[in-house]
Amino acid sequence: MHNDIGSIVLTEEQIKAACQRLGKQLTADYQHTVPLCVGILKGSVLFMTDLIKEIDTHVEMDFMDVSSYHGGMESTGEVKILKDLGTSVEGRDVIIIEDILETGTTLNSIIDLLSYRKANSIEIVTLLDKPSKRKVDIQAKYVGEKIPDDFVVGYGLDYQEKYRNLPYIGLLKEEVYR
Ligand SMILES: O=P(O)(O)OC[C@H]1O[C@H](OP(=O)(O)OP(=O)(O)O)[C@H](O)[C@@H]1O
Ligand code: HPA
Repeated sequence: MHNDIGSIVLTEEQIKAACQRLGKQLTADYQHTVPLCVGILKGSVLFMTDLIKEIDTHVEMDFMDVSSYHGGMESTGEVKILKDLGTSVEGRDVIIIEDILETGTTLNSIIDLLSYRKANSIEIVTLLDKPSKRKVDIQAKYVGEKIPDDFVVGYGLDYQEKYRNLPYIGLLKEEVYR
């Protein structure tokens, strides 16, 4: 598996430092409320478990699974809910946790839905942000790292469902795509 990686984009140490920094910010910003952390499956699972351990105040957690990509590496712009929340968001302060923000299509649809369900506030935490790919005007308040427009894998992010269990984030060698 590691042999398929051509270069590393974020090391384990850099990911840990990003989780600590974001955890501190969230701890300070959510002192007076118990936010509902919503992890977007499946990519955010590794980031969410590390991030919430760095938040030093009460939080609750739930998950949603939506699909925006159908095969390949490009977004089709369609979003389908595969698994919904088990918790009501009405009146709640929601923190959406994502592994990567690209076109913004996925988060835009989720935010629309949670707003319709009367969440009190909705903020986004994303480990990675690819601003150059944005199609929808959406910004994350909490960003781990801005990266260029390259397809990355690892630490939750997959290529054809593989590489999610890499402890770091990297670029695949060209030959892996062939
Ligand atoms: O900003 P966007 O262009 O919408 O792209 C970002 C979304 O794409 C990926 O999810 P994916 O649908 O690949 O599911 P996965 O997390 O299960 O791999 C990623 O985890 C984000 O949810
Ligand atoms: O760069 C990426 N890698 C893996 N999955 C993704 N989903 C959106 N962008 C990416």
